[in-house]
Amino acid sequence: MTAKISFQGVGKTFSSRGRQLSALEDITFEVRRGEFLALVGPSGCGKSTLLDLLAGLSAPTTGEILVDGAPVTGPGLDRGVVFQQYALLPWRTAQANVEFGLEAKGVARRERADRARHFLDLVGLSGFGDRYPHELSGGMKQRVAIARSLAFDPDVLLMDEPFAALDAQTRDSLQDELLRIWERTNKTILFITHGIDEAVYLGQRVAVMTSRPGRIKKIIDIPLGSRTETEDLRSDPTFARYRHEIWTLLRDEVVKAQAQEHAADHWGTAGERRPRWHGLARSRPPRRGRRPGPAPTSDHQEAGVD
Ligand SMILES: Nc1ncnc2c1ncn2[C@@H]1O[C@H](COP(=O)(O)OP(=O)(O)OP(=O)(O)O)[C@@H](O)[C@H]1O
Repeated sequence: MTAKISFQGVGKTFSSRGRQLSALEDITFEVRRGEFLALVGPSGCGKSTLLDLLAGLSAPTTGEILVDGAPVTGPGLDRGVVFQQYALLPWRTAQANVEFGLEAKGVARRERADRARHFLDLVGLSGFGDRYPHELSGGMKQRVAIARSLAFDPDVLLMDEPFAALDAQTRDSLQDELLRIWERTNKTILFITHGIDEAVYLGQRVAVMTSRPGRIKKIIDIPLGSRTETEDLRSDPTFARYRHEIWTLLRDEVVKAQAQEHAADHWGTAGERRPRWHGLARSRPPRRGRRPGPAPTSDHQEAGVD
């Protein structure tokens, strides 16, 4: 497989409250054409920043990002983004939400409708096209958001914790759905997650980031074969071995991220945003699907990451 995406010495520095904050440093790695790459790292290490740069929503301070050998200079239809929050238009039905981007692209009405139906079908929502967002569950809304991104037919799908707000069962079924879509469409997918289990289950490779400034610590091959054809893969000892390897790589980084948080607390430099659940835990519960807990047990899929 050849490189679809190439990060070459990418760095990003923010100015915040008169201080310079280095969010990413010397990010150099490739995503292969048609690959599903999962990216994990401690909270605040720059995962979303990296995805924003690739989406063309902001520009790197140093280095460059290439897609198909051409530098990214802004957003493009070749890259579809799915965020944790579905961002559907509440006054439009599911079908009209999927059609929305196609309208802007100038696709004729009939083709728009056909394409929207096709992609709603692909994400398991046939028959729900006339529902408004408030009539849909969280999982269904996220399916609509995925259908909307797919309808553009981007080569690359960038996903920033798209299932983090969903309950465990819905998340599992959407993971399988996404894998089936990926197998069928051969898109290149970069998937950010806090869940080690999710990363191992979805990724052909898993990239592990360091604490801030984020760098790529290691990229691990996960040669587990087709997930959708293997029953109960998560119980497989090989699966557990990869999960443990990643957890071990992350453990030190999470400790460093916590130390950064405490330093920020102590010196009052909270302008550097805090690691999420640690910071929020004091004022409100962590977001659903995230929980602390560093023990490497069978249900520690989110341990060590955020
Ligand atoms: N626009 C901005 N201005 C200043 N600092 C920023 C900005 N965006 C991000 N940062 C800082 O850059 C660092 C990386 O943030 P980013 O959101 O990319 O991390 P993350 O790994 O995605 O975090 P999380 O896992 O909590 O979502 C953080 O310290 C954050 O506070």
